[in-house]
Amino acid sequence: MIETNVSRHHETFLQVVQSYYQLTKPRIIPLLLITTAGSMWIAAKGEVDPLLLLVTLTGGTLAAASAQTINCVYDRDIDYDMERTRHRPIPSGKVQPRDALIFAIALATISFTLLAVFANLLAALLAFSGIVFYILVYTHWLKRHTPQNIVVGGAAGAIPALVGWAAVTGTLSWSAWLIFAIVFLWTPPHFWALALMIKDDYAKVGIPMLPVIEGTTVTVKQIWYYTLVTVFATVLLFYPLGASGILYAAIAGILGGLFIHKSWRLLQNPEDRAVAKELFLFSISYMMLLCLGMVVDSLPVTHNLINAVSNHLHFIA
Ligand code: HEM
Ligand SMILES: CC(C)=CCC/C(C)=C/CC/C(C)=C/COP(=O)(O)OP(=O)(O)O
Repeated sequence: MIETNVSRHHETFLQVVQSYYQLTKPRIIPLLLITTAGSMWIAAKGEVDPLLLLVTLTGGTLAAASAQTINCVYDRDIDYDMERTRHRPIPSGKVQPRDALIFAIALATISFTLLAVFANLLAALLAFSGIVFYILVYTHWLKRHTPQNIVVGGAAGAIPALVGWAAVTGTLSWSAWLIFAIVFLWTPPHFWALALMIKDDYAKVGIPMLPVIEGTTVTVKQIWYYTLVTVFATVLLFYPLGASGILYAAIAGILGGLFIHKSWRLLQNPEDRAVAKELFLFSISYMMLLCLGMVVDSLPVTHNLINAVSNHLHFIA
């Protein structure tokens, strides 16, 4: 009897933990961390202090989790009405909005303290401003009012790249802002490809996402332009900034070619949801591999290898 009670209690506790975990929209966070890592490795010229890496990624995770949790509180009305989001912890009644808010404030406080004490104040302030921007500017001000919502809102998702750079150098540079710009410009193709697939859901709850307001043709054109500008921006990190080397340039070139190809296919087949889905899924791999490319390119071992190969080629020539 006692055993049954204990196991039931245990199960409930696990369910509570799981609900709070889900409030943080955890599936998005790893990619935010990969952009932070890409930025850190370039800033540190390939030699990142492991402790600083741990602190920055933990602080970034907690900040993003806090932002997403407050977003879940704010958007609980529309989340209840949309198929995709109905099962989130607040609309399904598993977590009370007040408790979620307390949880989010705790996450933000720990994030700020961790970054301020073990990284630096700039990194802490940037992460905090990411939360404020995502909630006030995106969730409150833009999301329900303009089809340009995610263009401006994308700046919040690009802030982790600045956090990474600031954590390493204590300041921001052109390269930091360029990585910020790459994530910022990538966000519209990433999100609008998905929005094309689920526009009926957004229309139902009156969220003015671009495909709902302007239609499919305008959206695929916009996706196309943003894709071209994103790929162009990725090249600038190699030339003229010189923050990344030839390996990164090759990776950015190949990934960029694929991104442009998939975006072109959508431009030719605006109504084909399977093509939109393919672009959405690819956008995630694209950003992941691009940032991993930044990391690998920056490593001293890569430089040594490339130098050895180029010396060898000179020798043969
Ligand atoms: C305003 C900007 C953005 C909007 C509106 C947006 C929106 C979305 C939405 C609605 C989903 C589907 C999630 C679901 O099915 O529950 C999604 C998926 C995803 N987003 Fe974004 N996103 C944005 C920016 C970003 C950024 C900056 C990143 C990371 C760098 C990111 C990474 C991801 C990932 C990794 C997924 C896939 C999650 C999964 O596997 O289910 N997103 N995004
Ligand atoms: C440094 C720091 C704290 C940065 C925060 C960045 C952050 C939380 C970016 C997330 C962007 C994102 C996935 C938005 C989802 O939009 P949505 O809320 O409209 O999606 P939904 O329709 O699934 O609710």
